[in-house]
Parts: sequence; C-alpha cells; structure tokens
Amino acid sequence: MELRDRVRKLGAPGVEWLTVTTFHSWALRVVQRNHKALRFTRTPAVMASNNDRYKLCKEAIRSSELDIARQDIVSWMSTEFTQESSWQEIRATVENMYPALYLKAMANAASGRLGWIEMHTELYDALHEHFTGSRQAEKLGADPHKNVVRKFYDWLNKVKSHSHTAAMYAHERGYGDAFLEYQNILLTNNMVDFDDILVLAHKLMATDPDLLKMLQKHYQYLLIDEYQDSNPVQMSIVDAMQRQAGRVTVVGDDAQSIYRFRGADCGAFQAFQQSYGHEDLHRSLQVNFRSRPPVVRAAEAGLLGTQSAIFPKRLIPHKFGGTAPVTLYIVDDDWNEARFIAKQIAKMHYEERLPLEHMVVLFRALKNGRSKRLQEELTSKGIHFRMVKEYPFMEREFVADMMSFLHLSVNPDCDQAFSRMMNKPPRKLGKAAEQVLNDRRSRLADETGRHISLYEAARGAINEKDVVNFTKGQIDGYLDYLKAKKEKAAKKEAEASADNNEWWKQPSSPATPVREAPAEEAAAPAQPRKPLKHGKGRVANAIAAGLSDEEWEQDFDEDEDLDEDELGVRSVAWSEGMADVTLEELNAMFGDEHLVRLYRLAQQFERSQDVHFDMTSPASQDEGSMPHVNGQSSASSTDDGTPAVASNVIEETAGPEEAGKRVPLSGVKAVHEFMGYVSCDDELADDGTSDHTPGVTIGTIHSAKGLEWHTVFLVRCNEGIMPMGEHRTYGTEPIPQWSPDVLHALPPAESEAQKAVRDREEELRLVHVGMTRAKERLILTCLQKVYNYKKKQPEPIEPAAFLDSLRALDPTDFQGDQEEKAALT
Ligand SMILES: Nc1ncnc2c1ncn2[C@@H]1O[C@H](COP(=O)(O)OP(=O)(O)OP(=O)(O)O)[C@@H](O)[C@H]1O
Repeated sequence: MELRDRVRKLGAPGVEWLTVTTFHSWALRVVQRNHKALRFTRTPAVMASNNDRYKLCKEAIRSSELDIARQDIVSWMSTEFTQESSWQEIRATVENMYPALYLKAMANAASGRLGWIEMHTELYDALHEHFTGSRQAEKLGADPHKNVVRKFYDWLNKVKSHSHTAAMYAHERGYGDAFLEYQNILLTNNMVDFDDILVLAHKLMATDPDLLKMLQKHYQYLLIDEYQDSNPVQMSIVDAMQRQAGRVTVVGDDAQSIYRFRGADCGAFQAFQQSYGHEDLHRSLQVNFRSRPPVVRAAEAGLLGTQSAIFPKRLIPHKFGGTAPVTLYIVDDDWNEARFIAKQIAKMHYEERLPLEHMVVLFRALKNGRSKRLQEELTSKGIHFRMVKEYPFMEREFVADMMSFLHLSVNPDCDQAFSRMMNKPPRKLGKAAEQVLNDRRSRLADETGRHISLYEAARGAINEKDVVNFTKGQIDGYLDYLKAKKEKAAKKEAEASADNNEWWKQPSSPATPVREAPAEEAAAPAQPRKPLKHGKGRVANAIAAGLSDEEWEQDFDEDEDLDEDELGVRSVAWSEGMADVTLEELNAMFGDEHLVRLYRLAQQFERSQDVHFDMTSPASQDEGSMPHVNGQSSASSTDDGTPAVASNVIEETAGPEEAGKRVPLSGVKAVHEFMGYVSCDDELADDGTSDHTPGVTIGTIHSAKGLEWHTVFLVRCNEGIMPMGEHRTYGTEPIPQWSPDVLHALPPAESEAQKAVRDREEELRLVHVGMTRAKERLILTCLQKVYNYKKKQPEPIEPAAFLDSLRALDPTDFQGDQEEKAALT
C-alpha cells in the first residue's frame, strides 16, 4: 500500500499502467485464472483466517486417522531425549517415570524371551497403551485431539512457510498423512491456503510454458521492494519471469531481514547476484534521510557482531541539529516501566507539545497482555493510544463469517463455508440436521464414487424417508435463505448497473494530466470515471444482503460485552436494512468497526476505476496493445477521502466483437477478486480503521516495518525478551532448508549451532529495525526484574547483550543506565 501510494504520487504519465501489488495478490490472480490446470473445479477462494486453518487441521487429523498416541510418544520423546540418546538412557527414563509400565514391558519381553529389538517394541507398545489410556481419560474432560491438532498446526505452519508441499512428506506416517489430507480437503472445497498461493503460481509457471511466455512478455520490467523479506518461492517466481531478459531490480536492506520465521533469507541479495552475475550493477544506498545521527549510530552499534549481512555498509546520517542522545533507562520492573513511559509521553505531549501520533512504543511481541500495564497507565493519564494489528483483521469473528458468506454466494459447494454459516446467524440447525447431511453425503459418495459436498447432500435431503419433517424443514430453510440472499445481491447489482448505464462505454470527461501525456497514452481509448454510488456492485450488496437480517440481531444480543445502548442502535440497523446507509451511519450503528471496514472496502473496490491492465492468464492476452486505462489519474481518492483501490477490476468481454475491450468485473468474479484482494493485503484492511482519534501507537517491531515516528520507545531490552530466547522464537524442530529443487528433494537441515547463530542475528536485526523507526528521539528501557508466574515472585533478568555495544558509543550519542526513579519524579 505504501509503495502503491508513493508511486501514484509521482504522477508520472503512464503510472496507471503499472501493476503495483503484493506478491500474494498477484500470484492469487494467476492461480484463480488458471485454476483448472491445478485440478480445482471452481475458482478457488483463499482461506485467510488462522481459525479456519486450525479447524481444517482438526478435520485432517480426524480423517487421516492419525495415530494420536504415536504422535504423543514422538513428541514426548522429543522433549525428553535427543537424537543421540541411547536406548539404555530411554529405558532408564521410562523406568523412572513410569515404573509400572516399564515392569509390564519387561515382563512381556522376558516371558516371550524376546531380544533387544522386540523388547523395544514391547516398550513402545506399552508406551502406546499408556498414552492411549490417558487420552481416553482425557476424553471425559477435554478434547483428546487438542494437543495433537495444536502441534500439527504449528508444524504445518512451519513447513508451509518454507514452501514445502504435501508430496514431500508423502513417505512419512503421521503428519505426512494428515498433510495430504489437509491439501485434499482444500482441493475438493476449491480453497487455497494462504501459504499455497505462491507455490501453486510457481507450479503453473513451471508446467505451462504458454502461461510463462505470456507473463514474461507482459511483465517486462520487475521491481521488487523489500527483497530481503522474499522467500525462496518468490525468488523462483522472479527468476522464472526474468531468466532471459534479466530486467529486474530488487531493493531492500539485508540488515532489516526480519521474516526468517516465514522462510525469508537475509542472503537473498547474495543469491540474486549469483543468479544474475551483475556485480557491477549493485548500488549501495547508504545515506539515511530519516534519523538524527545518534539514532543512526545506535542502530548500527546494535548490529555489531552479526555476520550474515551480506553487503557491508556504513550508514551516513543526513539530518543534523537538535541531536538528543539515545537514552537507556534501567527500570525496576514492568510496572515501573509502564509508569515511566506514560510519564515521559505525558511530558512530551503536554510540555513539548509533541502530538501523540508522533510517538510509538515498540515491543518485541505483544502476546499475553504484555502491554496491559502500559495501557492502564496511559488511560489513567487520559492519553489516547491505538494498538497496531493486535488481532488481525481477517481473524475477527464477524469478518470471517462474512467472508464465508461471500464465499458461499459464489461456491455453495464449499463445506467449510457451508457448515460455518449453518448457524450464523442462529438458525438452530442442530446436531440432527448435521448428522443427516453427513450421513447422506457419505451414502451418496459411496454410490457415485465421487466427492459430495454438504450443499449437494442438503439439496435432496427433503426427499429422505427416514428423516423427521422438522429436520428436513430446517435444512430446506437454510437452502432457501442462501438462495434468497444471493438473488437479493444479484438483483441489487443489476439495478445499480442499470443506474450507471454502462458508464465505461461513455466518452471520457476531460481529466487534468499531471504532465503531458506521451503519444501512446493519448492514443489509448479513454474510459471515464463514474463511480458507483454507495458501492452498489455485487460485493457490497452481498455483504449488505447478508447483514440485513433480523437473525444477526440475536447474535449480537448474545454478545455480553455490549452495553444496552449499543445493542439498541444495532437492532435498529439490522431491522432497517443495510444497503443504503452511509458509512458514517454504519459506523454509528454497527459498533463493529471491522465489519464496517469490510463493507467500506467493498464499496471502494467497486467504485475504484483505476483499472490497470492485468495479464494473468493466456486467455486474457491482448497482443501488442497497451492497457485501456481511464483518462483520470489513479492517484485520486474516492469520495470519502480514502485512497482508491488499485484492484485490476477488469474482465474479458465474451463475444468476438467485444474482444480486447475490458469492462469492470461483476457478479461472482467480482466477489472472488474482492475476497482475494482483502485476504492478500492485510495492510489494506488494517489501515484507516474507524478509530481516528490521535493517539500514541503501541505495536510490535514487525508491525512497525516501513514506518517512522518522531519518538520511539523500544522497551524491555533484556536477554530472553528482546532479543528473544531461541526456543521461544523459532521452536526447536529443525526445518529443512529450501533449495531450487525444493519440490523434489529435501536438502539437509542446518545444524543446531548454525540455527542458534542465525536466530540470534535475526533478533539483532529486529532491534535494528525497531531503532531505525525513530526520526528524532530513541528511548530504550531495560528491566531489572521480571515476575515469575510459576514461582509467584519477581526474579532478576539480564540486560540485553547488545546494550554493551551502545555503551561504547560517544556520550553525545548514547546515555546509558539512566535511573528511572529520577525520571519518575
Ligand atoms: N532524498 C531525500 N531527501 C530528504 N528526505 C528523504 C529523501 N529520501 C527519503 N527521505 C525521507 O527519509 C525517510 C525514509 O525514507 P524511505 O521510507 O523511502 O526509506 P526506506 O529505505 O524505505 O526506509 P525503511 O526501509 O527503513 O523503512 C522518509 O521520511 C523520507 O521522507
């Protein structure tokens, strides 16, 4: 988004023709428009929510009949033992921990006069029985699959972040089977997991030479920003696109590579140079325009000791004057830290008149209420704050519901969406109805020998003899509901379309060019801009249709966190219907800013006419011609002041007489495009939330990437917190490294020692990123004690080792070990 806006602001002629997009968003379009080659039967939708992914893991584990007890043993053994542990050691531990079980195994082994191997089998079987037994006991209280699902989910995230595919684990029992099942469920439901998008696009490019040729021809120049965060599949896509032409420029900073956990590699630039061999074309951008010299020097000092940065560089500060040194405050504990920061913020705001939005407090991680004390302190001083990405947009319950609803409107055969919406809003479709659908589905699948969706099973359920009428009625009611919603959205879209009278075919209204247009631009057929009123296309109407439903009201009624006033306005909103209210009215009525945001994004999406040409399937190739762009600069904003959406809202027209012309997407294609669009660009969904009150930002370093503030507080510079301990950061399981042959073979994993060094360096780079967000002032804090919740007492904690490098700086640049007590008075 940031780059997109900057590019637009350039106002250069032809800038509208640029495709400015995230990797995922672009790759998704490639996948969606060529989905048949990937064995999807319909255009796939993205499964963006982690909750949905977790549910799918659960389903995959159940249907792959994963031996849960075996997984328990494996994970128990991996916490207790290492690869080098001998059987003697294992036996001794089992004897110690489970004496009865051990005796039983040994007795079995002895009575059968078994050898070593068999005895180990006995031991394994005894352990298996033991874990199965405890699972059965657990069943009474908790979900027996919970631990395994959690572990499988974590494992899957890791291997997918390294772009590993199910085929690579096909030979493995356990997780390998569940992985295959997981992918199978996605395929039959026409869904793609967020992590699969790039792999699938790469696969298409590798297997379809026509597609690759078309892409290479169309996208002749590539510029990749933040290249240090690219993962190996992204690198391969770039490589495939530009192998011959080599017209690719990559920009970034290897010292700011902070997405190792997602498979990024700070050696990306080195690999790039090796691929293209243009060492002479490397340009070092060393001047730092953002920060005052003390900040630049502290940020550099923090990196001392890292070896992985490929290009040695010395940052040259450009801004001088008004140089406050970077300051480190030693605080007693997190409570004192919160008091100290709140007091400093209040002082800067009230005495120095520094606007609150110019300050940020950055944590290494924000889980488990780490900023709670700070929030309380700020609140008690009347200081407004905003949390950044505390909880991702796509994870919001109502947003995920609405995305399911949208998905169902274009693909009723998606079981995930179908069952999610069965009771959203509450329709009281109970277990009986679910059972009927599942039984019917299994029976039909057996009879026909193919996959049957829940929707398909529901359609004939009314004719089932053995099912009670009440249940049949419920199922039929649900089908009617879905049909009615879909029809309502389509009808409203048709009305809106008639209102707008095919505006894209009308002659252009004169636009003011920023600079003189080049010849090709002048020759391009102009398309006028006539935005849809209130976003009356299919997407916004589908959302509105989904919401204008008195049953949702009940859902909110059950939300105990809402006070009565809020409930009152919401009820009015639902019963009045949503389609024609303005955003402000919506905001006032909803209370749920995220759902409003989704609706607003749909409106922007449909109004946006900064149609830049997009070529993602051979079918849409328009030989030799330049894209048809509208005559108006796409740098403009939409009516409500929000930036217009660069959405590639185009589709091929059907008949040969229309060939080459492009019209805005409508109907189901628009819904698909919109869903992919919001799922693949979380910044889009996050920026411009309805909370516009100026406030201090509280966020994580990851969320601050690319941004800047006047004053930055970088808090808890302690060993184990910032930098984080290796176990907490990246887990202990070694994940094999990727290689160009990733789809065929697994190269050896890095050693534990190598991994520890690389994890540590990643942490230091994170600290560097945090520091370089400060334009004028950087304040660090370091705790002396942390509270140990297990022991219920405070314990001393080590300061971060990187602080030593800062202490070696000149006092005009860095003042360390300031007493927080002085600052608190
Ligand atoms: N030539 C320039 N003259 C003055 N200021 C500049 C210049 N170029 C960039 N800046 C300012 O420097 C700051 C950083 O610029 P920019 O965000 O482009 O850098 P970056 O390398 O992308 O940063 P990072 O990747 O660390 O977030 C911004 O405030 C920008 O306005």
